[in-house]
Amino acid sequence: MILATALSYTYPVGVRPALRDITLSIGAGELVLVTGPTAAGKTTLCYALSGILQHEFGGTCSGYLALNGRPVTEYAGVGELNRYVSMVFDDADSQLIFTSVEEELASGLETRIDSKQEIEDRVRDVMELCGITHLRERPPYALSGGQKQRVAIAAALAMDTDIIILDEPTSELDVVATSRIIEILQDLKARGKTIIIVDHSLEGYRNVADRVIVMEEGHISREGTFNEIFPEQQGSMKALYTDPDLEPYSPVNRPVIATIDSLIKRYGTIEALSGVSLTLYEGEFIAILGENGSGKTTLVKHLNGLLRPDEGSVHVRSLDAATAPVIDLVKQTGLVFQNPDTMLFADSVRDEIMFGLENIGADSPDQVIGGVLAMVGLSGSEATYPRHLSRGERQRLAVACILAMKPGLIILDEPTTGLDEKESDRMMDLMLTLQKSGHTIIMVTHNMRIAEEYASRIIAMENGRVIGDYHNLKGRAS
Ligand SMILES: Nc1ncnc2c1ncn2[C@@H]1O[C@H](COP(=O)(O)OP(=O)(O)OP(=O)(O)O)[C@@H](O)[C@H]1O
Ligand SMILES: Nc1ncnc2c1ncn2[C@@H]1O[C@H](COP(=O)(O)OP(=O)(O)OP(=O)(O)O)[C@@H](O)[C@H]1O
Repeated sequence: MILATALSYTYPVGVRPALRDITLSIGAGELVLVTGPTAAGKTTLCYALSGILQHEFGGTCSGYLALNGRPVTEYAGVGELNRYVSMVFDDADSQLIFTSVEEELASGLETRIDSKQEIEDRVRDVMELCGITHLRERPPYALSGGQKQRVAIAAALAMDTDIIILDEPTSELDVVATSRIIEILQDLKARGKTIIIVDHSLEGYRNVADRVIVMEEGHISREGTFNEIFPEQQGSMKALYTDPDLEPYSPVNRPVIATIDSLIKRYGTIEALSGVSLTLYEGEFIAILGENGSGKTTLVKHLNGLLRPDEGSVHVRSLDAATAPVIDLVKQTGLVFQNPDTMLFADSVRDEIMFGLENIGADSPDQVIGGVLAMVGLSGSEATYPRHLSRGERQRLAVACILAMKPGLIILDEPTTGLDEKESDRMMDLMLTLQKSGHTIIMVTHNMRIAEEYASRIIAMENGRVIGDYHNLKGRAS
C-alpha cells in the first residue's frame, strides 16, 4: 500500500533535512503508530506519505515513494491523491473552512459522489460514528478545541479512502473521546484500511497498533511491535474521584488574585458556563480538567478580558473584568491559547515576542527576548520564521510571548498538546519555576498525569459547572 525507499526531504528554507533515509513498507489493514520527540519529523513524514510534500511544498526530495503501487510523483496532484489518502492535520483549525459541520463533511464528497442521498447518508453515519451529530449545524470555528478535532477526523473518515493519516488527532480530546477514536480506527483497520497515526499518548494503542515507528532527528530510530518498543506498562489514567491524594479544597491563607462569582456565559442559545464560582489565590498552580466542551476555555478567557460575563462577575485583583480595559487585564493575566497557531502571525520569532512588548511599552526588549527564549529552550531562534518551527517549538514560542510580558497570572490552555513526555515535563518544570518565583499558574489540560504530578489544586468541570475542587497533596507545586 505504501512503499518508501531511502526517502529524504529538506524544506525550501530548511538547513537540515527534515526526513533522512526513510525506508518503510506498510500494508493494507495495518495500523502504524509513529512517535518520537518534538521536531523529529513526524508531521513531515505524514505530509510525505500523503503525497502533499512532493506535490505542494517544494523543497528537495530524494528517494522513492509509491502509494498503491504507483510512484507518488506520477499522480496528477493532490486532487487525485485525495481519492486514495486522507489526512487529519495536527492543527484542526487550518482544515475547517466551511460554515457548518455538515457542510464541512459533505464538501469533500461532492466532487466524488453524484447522489445527494448517498452524500447525506454518509455524512449522517460519520457524524454518528464520531459523536458529533449534535454539532451538525454549528460553525466549526465556534466549537471547542476537542470538538473541532472530532470534526476534522470525521471529515477525513467521510472520504472513505484506503489510506488514512492522522497527525496527533487526539491531542485535545478527553479520555472518553480518545478511546472512542481508537475504537473507530480499530474497526477501520479490520475493514482493510491502512492507518498511520502520530501520537504522543501511547498506551491506548497497545492492543491496536501493529507496529510502532520511533522517529528522531528525521530518521527512523526504532521500529517494532508495541510491546517490543514499550515493554513496560506506562500506568493508566487514575480515576480522579477515588484518588487518596486529593482532598476537598478549602480556602488558603494567601492574597486573592481572582474571584469568579456566579458566572454565566452564553454563545447565542448555548450556555457554556452555568454559574461558576471560584476564588483563586496568589501562588497557586491550578489544573482545570473536564470533558470536551465543558467550558474550561470559556472560563479562563474571562480572566484576561477576551470574554466578558453575561451574568455574575469576575475580578482580577481589583479590576472588574466586565468593564476594565483589556490592556489593563492583559498586564495582569497572560493567556497562552490552546492552539499556538492562532497567536503567531509575525515574520520572525523576535517580532512575535516584540509585538506584546510594544503593547505594554517594555524597556530593553532584546534582553527580555533573549531571556524568555532561553527559558523555553529556543535560544538563538530570533530570526526564524515562526511557521517553520515544529508544533512543539511553536507552542514554546507562544509561551515565551506571554512570559515576556511578566504577568502575575499565567494561564495555559492545554500547554502540552503536541509535546512528547520529556518536552511536557520541561514545560511544566518551567511553570513550576515561575510559580515558585511568585506567579500564579492556571492550566487547562486533559493530561491527568501532568495535573496530578504538578498542580497544587485541581478543579474539575462538567457541562459549564465546577463539579470538583481539590487540594492535590502530591503535586510538586503544593
Ligand atoms: N515548513 C517548514 N519549513 C522549514 N522547516 C520546517 C517546516 N516544517 C517543519 N520544519 C522543520 O522540520 C523539522 C521536523 O518538523 P516536524 O513538524 O515534522 O516535527 P514533528 O516530529 O512533527 O514535531 P512535533 O511533535 O513538535 O509536531 C523541525 O526541525 C522543523 O523546525
Ligand atoms: N465561539 C463560540 N461560539 C459558540 N459556541 C461556542 C464558542 N466557543 C465555545 N462554544 C461552546 O461552548 C461550550 C464550551 O466550550 P469551551 O471551549 O469552553 O470548552 P472546553 O471545556 O474548553 O472544551 P475542549 O476540552 O474541547 O477544549 C461548548 O459547547 C462549545 O461548543
